[in-house]
Amino acid sequence: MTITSNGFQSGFGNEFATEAVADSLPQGRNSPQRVAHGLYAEQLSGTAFTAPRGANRRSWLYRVRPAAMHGTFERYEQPHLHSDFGDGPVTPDQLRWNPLPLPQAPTDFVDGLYTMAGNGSPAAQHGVGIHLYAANRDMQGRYFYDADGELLIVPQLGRLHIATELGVLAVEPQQIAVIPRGVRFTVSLPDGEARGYVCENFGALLRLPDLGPIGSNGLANPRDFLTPHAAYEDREGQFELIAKFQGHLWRADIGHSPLDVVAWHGNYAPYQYDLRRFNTIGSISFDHPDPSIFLVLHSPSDTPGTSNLDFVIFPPRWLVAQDTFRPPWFHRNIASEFMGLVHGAYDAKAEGFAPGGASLHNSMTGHGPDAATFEKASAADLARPDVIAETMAFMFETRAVIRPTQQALDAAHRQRDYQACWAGLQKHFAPPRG
Ligand SMILES: O=C(O)Cc1cc(O)ccc1O
Ligand SMILES: [Fe+2]
Repeated sequence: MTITSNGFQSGFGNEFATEAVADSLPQGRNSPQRVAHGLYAEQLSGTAFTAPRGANRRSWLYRVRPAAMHGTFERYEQPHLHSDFGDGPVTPDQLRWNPLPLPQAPTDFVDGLYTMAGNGSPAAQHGVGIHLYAANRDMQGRYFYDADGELLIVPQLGRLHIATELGVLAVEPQQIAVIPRGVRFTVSLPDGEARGYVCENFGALLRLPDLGPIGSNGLANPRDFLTPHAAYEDREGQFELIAKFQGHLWRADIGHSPLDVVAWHGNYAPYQYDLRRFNTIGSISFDHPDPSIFLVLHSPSDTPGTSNLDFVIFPPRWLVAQDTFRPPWFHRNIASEFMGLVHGAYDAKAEGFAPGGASLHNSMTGHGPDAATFEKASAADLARPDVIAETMAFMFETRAVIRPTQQALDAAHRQRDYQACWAGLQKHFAPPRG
């Protein structure tokens, strides 16, 4: 049984107000002596109480039972999901992986999470955990929350139905979902199987970037972010509550569904966004721009202009730049780059980077177009525009080095010959004689 959607409210970080039963929301106060219909009032804070108003996020939930009601937590062993990124040596090699194989045994979203890499820590409240998921079963009688970070979910295969305390999200590949830290949810798979990427953000909450000289519109427009209306289930039974807390999973018995929020108001809530709505901006003169022009959401760090996490996409677009090598250039960056491919092909890699695959280029590691892409783009007819169609790649870019996990390094699906994609680059240097 799943809760069905009550539709969406539009806008990014708005003060929303929604009730699934009429007259449930208190008027003029948050915590009346007795809440309507016998509900409990509960505040959920996503930022410090005293965070500046522009960054302050919290919601008030009116629910059948408070979140405090559950059994004692005990450790839950899910060996592939963790936040242990080590502090030993980390290879500066370019790394790439084939898609995470779909499971053979019945596996739900929580059990299907597989940690690829990360940096920082939940304890330090900065950095990210980067995971893939591959699942073939609905979460059954089981609810999950992540106290360590907000979850940016990027489906690559199959739809996700995500019933949360604050309402229902429904996403398909080329859409994303963001579940705030602490919000309880359960995932079912309308297509029977699903695979995708998850960035677990331990740092400041994701927000829309400033647009600077771009102006007041463009990139991801606020009205395209959708937050659900309240939807609840009043359900009793023997259920399980799974928590990710300080890098480990815990489980507790719970005798009712925690998705029992009948009404809520506030600005701390899950949302979804269709990446095909992104207003892509690029060069109409010369040169390939820095990828920051493709920024969808970012989590700032303590240093202005330097992100804890940038979520960047490479959507369909026209390439018209003149006297220009049009694909991404060869480069080394101070930032570290974990990439995934949701759909189609990526313009810097002619082959080998498959939908569902991943690559990691860490700080100052040289990378860029593979040999086949370089040859093709160097000979392209620039009198014609090129169209990059049917594609959706993305990047989780962080200021700190992204440390691959041992399981990712040892994985059978890692491409141990990835560096060969640059081996065919010819020496063309021919200085003038004389
Ligand atoms: O490495 C990559 O493919 C990502 C990337 C794309 C781009 O257009 C410019 C810089 C960059 O790091
Ligand atoms: Fe790059």
